[in-house]
Amino acid sequence: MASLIVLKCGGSTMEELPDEFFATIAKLKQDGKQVVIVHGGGPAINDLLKKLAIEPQFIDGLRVTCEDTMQAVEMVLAGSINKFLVRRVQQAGGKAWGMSGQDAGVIIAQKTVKPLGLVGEIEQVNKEPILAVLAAGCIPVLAPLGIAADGSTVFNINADVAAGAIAAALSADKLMMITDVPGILETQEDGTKTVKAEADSEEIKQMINSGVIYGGMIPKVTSALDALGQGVKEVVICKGTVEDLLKAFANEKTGTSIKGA
Ligand SMILES: Nc1ncnc2c1ncn2[C@@H]1O[C@H](COP(=O)(O)OP(=O)(O)O)[C@@H](O)[C@H]1O
Ligand SMILES: CC(=O)N[C@@H](CCC(=O)OP(=O)(O)O)C(=O)O
Repeated sequence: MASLIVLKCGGSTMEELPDEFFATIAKLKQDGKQVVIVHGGGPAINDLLKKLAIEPQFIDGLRVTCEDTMQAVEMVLAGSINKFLVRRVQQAGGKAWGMSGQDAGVIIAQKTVKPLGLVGEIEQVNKEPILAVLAAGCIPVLAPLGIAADGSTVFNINADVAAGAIAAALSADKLMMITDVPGILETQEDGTKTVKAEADSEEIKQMINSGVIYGGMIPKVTSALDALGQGVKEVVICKGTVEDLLKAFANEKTGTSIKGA
C-alpha cells in the first residue's frame, strides 16, 4: 500500500484547523497517499458537561466516566465532532467516512481496572473495516470509542491512545499528533520556549519526571512510544500547518519527531 499516515486531531485544534488543512489532506488522498484521521474532543465534551451541570474530573489526563458522562462523550465524539470533521473534509473536496471505534468492532476494549468508570483499555484493533474504507476511496474519520467484545458496552478511550493503537494496527509509516502547540516545548535559560526537534524514549521519561512534559502531553508521548514499539516508524507532534503536512508526507522533519530505539 502507498505510504499511510494517521493524523490525530486533538480537540484543542477543532476550531483552529483552517480550510487549507482539509484541502491539503483531500489533495494528498487524490495523489494516492493514504490518510486516516482519528480525533479527540475533550474541550467540547467539557462544554456539554457544563450545560448538564456535571463537573469534569480527570485522573492522569484520563476522564472519569460515569454513565451520564459516557452519554455526553458518545454524543460529542461519535456525533457532533465526528460529523463536523466529515463535513470539513467534504467541503474541501475529499470523501470522508465517519465512524467510531465501536462500528464494525474496530476497537475492542475492556473496562479499565483503574477507578475511571467506563474508560476502556484496548484489547484489539480490527483494521479491516478501516482498510475497506480506504479501498473505497474515502478518508476514514474515527472517533475514539471502544466496544466490549460481546457488544454490550461502549467505552471512552483517550484519543491519543486510540490513535497510537490504530497506527500500530495499520503499520502506519507515521503518526502525526496534531495539537495546539508546535511540538514538545523546552524552556531555555533565557526563558524562551523552543520546540525540541527530536526526542527518544529516555529523554521523554526524563522530561515527564522533571515536569517538562505534563497534562495532555503525557498520553501523547506514552502513546507515541507504544506505537513505535509496535512497528510505527515515526511519531510527529506538531500544529498541523499545511507546511507540517507537506513535510511529513515528503518525509522531511517538522515539529517534534519521536523515533524508536
Ligand atoms: N513540554 C510540553 N510542550 C508542549 N506542550 C505541553 C508540554 N507539556 C504539557 N503540554 C501541554 O499539552 C497540551 C496539549 O495537550 P492537550 O491539551 O491534551 O491537546 P489535544 O486536545 O490536542 O490532545 C499543550 O497545550 C500544553 O498545555
Ligand atoms: C478517557 C478519556 O480521557 N477520553 C477522552 C476522549 C477525547 C480525547 O481524548 O480528546 P482530546 O484529544 O481532545 O484530549 C475524553 O473523554 O476527553
